[in-house]
Amino acid sequence: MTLLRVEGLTRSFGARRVLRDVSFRIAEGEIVGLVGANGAGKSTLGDIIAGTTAPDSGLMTLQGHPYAPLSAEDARHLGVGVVEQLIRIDPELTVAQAVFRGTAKARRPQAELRRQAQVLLAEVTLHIDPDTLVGELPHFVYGLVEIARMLAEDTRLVVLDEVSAALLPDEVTGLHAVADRLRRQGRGVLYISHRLPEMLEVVDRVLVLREGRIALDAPSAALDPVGLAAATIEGTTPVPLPRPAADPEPARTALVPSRPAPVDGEVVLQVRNLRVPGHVEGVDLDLRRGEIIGLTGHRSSGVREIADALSGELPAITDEVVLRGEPRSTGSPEPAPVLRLPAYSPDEDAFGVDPGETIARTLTDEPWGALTDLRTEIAQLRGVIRTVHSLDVKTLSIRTVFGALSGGDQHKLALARWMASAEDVVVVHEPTRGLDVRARQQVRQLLLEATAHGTSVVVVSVDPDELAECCDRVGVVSGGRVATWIDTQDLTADAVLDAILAAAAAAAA
Ligand SMILES: Nc1ncnc2c1ncn2[C@@H]1O[C@H](COP(=O)(O)OP(=O)(O)OP(=O)(O)O)[C@@H](O)[C@H]1O
Repeated sequence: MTLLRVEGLTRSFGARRVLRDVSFRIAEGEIVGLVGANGAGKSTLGDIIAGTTAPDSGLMTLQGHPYAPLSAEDARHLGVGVVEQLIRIDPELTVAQAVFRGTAKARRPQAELRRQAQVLLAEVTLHIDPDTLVGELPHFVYGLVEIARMLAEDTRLVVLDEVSAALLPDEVTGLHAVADRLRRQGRGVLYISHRLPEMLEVVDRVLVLREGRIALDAPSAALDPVGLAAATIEGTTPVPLPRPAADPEPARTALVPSRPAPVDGEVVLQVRNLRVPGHVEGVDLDLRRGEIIGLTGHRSSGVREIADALSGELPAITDEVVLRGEPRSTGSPEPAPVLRLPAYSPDEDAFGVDPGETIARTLTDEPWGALTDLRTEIAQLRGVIRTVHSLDVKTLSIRTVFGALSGGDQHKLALARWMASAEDVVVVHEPTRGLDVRARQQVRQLLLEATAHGTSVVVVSVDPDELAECCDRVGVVSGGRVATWIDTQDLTADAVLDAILAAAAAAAA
């Protein structure tokens, strides 16, 4: 039976027509994937369904009744909830309070909330104490807490907007188990994602949003990641590609071809026996000029702490640190910041950029608009327009405020700005998180151009596809050490995935 019916939805922002004539259905007990290029309007569509944005025209029905929510609260009351990747929850709340906030049970005593929260948290595979303060949780967990709230509210339709983007492979498996449970309970799920290979593993049907319309509506069994990625890009014909019957579990096909040749430059960063008390037990790193190495591993593997030690956020002890041929403080005997490599992370609020500032101002360092040199100003603005064009940012003007861009477009521009002013040895977290297939190529191009000019990069990521696409070799961290290095010739998304899972299994044994 149809749960949600959407007919002829339109939505514009100023002169930009984002949704033109969107029609589709979601059945009870169905998980529907929604994919499309950055700026295609996926979040806008999700927001309309979840009541945070109103459509300009069009109709929706929920379980056969007219559905036109006036707010997110109204939508939740009617049985529709949205979970976003960068969701904010008051850090002062306990997890139990967070699970029941905004529900009829919110005012019940903490002991009662605690008991009931525990059951719901177990359902979303979150094994944490419900008395923990939200502020003490890593940010990636917020989405799962929010899904527990959906379960508490008996939500009929759950919109998952890029929730898997920041998750490790087995966490994605946990998320999929939750989605599957929702399906078996007869609820509906709209699953928005750019991580196509994983998404295809769980959804029943896929919608491709392109040029404001549903360009493809096909069962997932008829699609493969490469064909689906092509269907999201404007100008290509959406053709469902049959999956070979003889290969029920096809290998993860690279959506972006891997880097052509390994580099063989001088070592610009050498670290010996890096230790972060309680987290990192002795890591050696050799980073060559123009090289991109990847680091990955579980939340408790120590990978985050290695990255934080490299950027000076965590004190560390080493036997030796040599940067650009110069010995550095080893942090011995007392832990101390041993390096201060610049680090970029898409986790920062608004990507570390003022969301109220225009694109033009965001991408120029000089304060322009003052009485300065006109030629310089023109050159700067030309540079901004070139960047916006080359990164294919969906905007009608460089005077658009940064915060009005789609999440992917914000991330691309923020990273480009950061790379342009960064030093020659840097740490980059999740460079392609939330980006479509073309944008991933553009970011990879940014990295390649930087490395061609001698920049060396440490990429820290949870995404096997990203690591295989961007890096020359990848270290998989487990128990505070690099358990495996995967070299260029063996570097595939499958190899990274297998190594992460093997390291996690070994750590748990
Ligand atoms: N409040 C707003 N004001 C102006 N423009 C907006 C606003 N919200 C969204 N847009 C525009 O609508 C378009 C679609 O944005 P949306 O966030 O829905 O895309 P998306 O498909 O979710 O992209 P991504 O994959 O990058 O998250 C973008 O071009 C964006 O600039």
